[in-house]
Amino acid sequence: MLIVTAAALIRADGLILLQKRPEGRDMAGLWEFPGGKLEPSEQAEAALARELDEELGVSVDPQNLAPTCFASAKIRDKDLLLLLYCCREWQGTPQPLEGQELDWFAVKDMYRLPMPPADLPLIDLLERILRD
Ligand SMILES: Nc1nc2c([nH]c(=O)n2[C@H]2C[C@H](O)[C@@H](COP(=O)(O)OP(=O)(O)OP(=O)(O)O)O2)c(=O)[nH]1
Repeated sequence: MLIVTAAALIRADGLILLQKRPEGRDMAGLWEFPGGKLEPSEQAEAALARELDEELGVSVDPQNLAPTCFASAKIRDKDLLLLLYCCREWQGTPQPLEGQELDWFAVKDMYRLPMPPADLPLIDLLERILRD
């Protein structure tokens, strides 16, 4: 089982940061939430804070990562569990440190974006959670 943590970084105006997977990688060109795989025995929030630092150069206090929703999918015969956290407080301005494209989106605009199949149910869940 592959466990992946990902973050919806939500700006003061409500827009959410996504990154485009670079060429040469699996699912290149698809927009995803920043994050990545858990290392063996790594704690989930610590892993996500590490990924956000590596990918975007932002520093996040794991206490500011709010567990929000999850999705389960099969990718290339592997079971994936994708854990999505919301985060409204971080230090630093997100930078594309891995050559990825970055942009901010309203949740309702994510329905039209090419995203990995595992993310599709998350958009609907996120929209409902942020509305309530
Ligand atoms: N970060 C992130 N990964 C996602 C999302 N949706 C989704 O299916 N994934 C998948 C893509 C990858 O198979 C896996 C995340 O792995 P990763 O980012 O640590 O690694 P990667 O495949 O980019 O690269 P590598 O380390 O395997 O070389 O989860 C998402 O919204 N965010």
